[in-house]
Amino acid sequence: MIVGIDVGNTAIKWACDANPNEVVSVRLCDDEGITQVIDQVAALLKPEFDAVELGAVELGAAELGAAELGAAEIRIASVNRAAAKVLESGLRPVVGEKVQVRIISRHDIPLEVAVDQPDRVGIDRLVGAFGAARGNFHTAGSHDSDKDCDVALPLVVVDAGTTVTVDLVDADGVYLGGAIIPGLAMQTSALASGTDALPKLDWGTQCGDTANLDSPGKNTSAAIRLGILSSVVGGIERLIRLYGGPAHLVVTGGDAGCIASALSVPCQVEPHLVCRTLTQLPWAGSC
Ligand SMILES: Nc1ncnc2c1ncn2[C@@H]1O[C@H](COP(=O)(O)OP(=O)(O)O)[C@@H](O)[C@H]1O
Ligand SMILES: CC(C)(COP(=O)(O)O)[C@@H](O)C(=O)NCCC(=O)O
Ligand SMILES: [K+]
Repeated sequence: MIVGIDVGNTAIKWACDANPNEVVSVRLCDDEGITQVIDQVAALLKPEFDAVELGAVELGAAELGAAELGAAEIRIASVNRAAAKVLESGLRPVVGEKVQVRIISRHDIPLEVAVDQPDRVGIDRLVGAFGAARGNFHTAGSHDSDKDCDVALPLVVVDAGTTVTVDLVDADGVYLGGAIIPGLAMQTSALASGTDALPKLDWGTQCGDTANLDSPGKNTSAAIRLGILSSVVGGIERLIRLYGGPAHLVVTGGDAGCIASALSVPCQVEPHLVCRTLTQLPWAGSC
């Protein structure tokens, strides 16, 4: 069994190869979130594993094939060093020596990276680009669901979370780099902390209805929502043009639904692509 863990700056997301579409997302408010993930993953890998309730997700030994538990591997892709350190040191003693715990680096991803400093690129960006380009996650309910989701190249991968990264994979499947935009929550926090009168928005509720981006905000919250969504979505659409109008757009990250509903271009929404790709990496060796 392979467990993929994506450690971001807002949340830890994890999935296992037996159920790559079932993702658990735990906010990184403090070490409590990390402890929660350690307990969940340890429960999954315990030899006497029967079934474990993970929030809304229940994984049963029958589904996971308890026999596979022996040769288990935990793959951690992190852009948050402090959280990854606590997670790794907490996992190792509880999962036993039979389970491999690996910190994934770009050398584990069979993806050509054509940027100035390949070792400096966030591993989430590289894993997401690799997963999107492989296109082996055709999740039903993509934003443009009637569009065949065979992945054409070049493609743009948008990962909307703490930040919103907008990256390009060229026609030959080479990662060319991209852009980094402050995420929805980060922009809201900046407005609230930098002013006396502006409230923080709860993006969980703000994106319920389709994003109305074509009329001026009639109140402060509407003006903030319009401004921030326009800055992110407008930036993404400008970057897509700048990148030469690629053949395909994949949107992932915790805010993918919100961003995808506001985009005026068709896209494939792939929730939590990074942790799911980690479970599917052809192999986790150095290349
Ligand atoms: N359970 C959750 N935990 C954290 N963020 C969530 C959750 N559910 C939805 N979100 C939304 O997803 C965003 C975080 O996205 P995510 O891709 O996890 O970020 P990162 O990879 O930067 O940590 C949050 O800003 C929030 O709007
Ligand atoms: C850009 C990021 C902060 C995105 O992280 P996230 O929003 O997923 O928490 C992360 O990919 C990162 O730390 N990158 C290192 C710098 C770079 O990618 O160039
Ligand atoms: K991310």
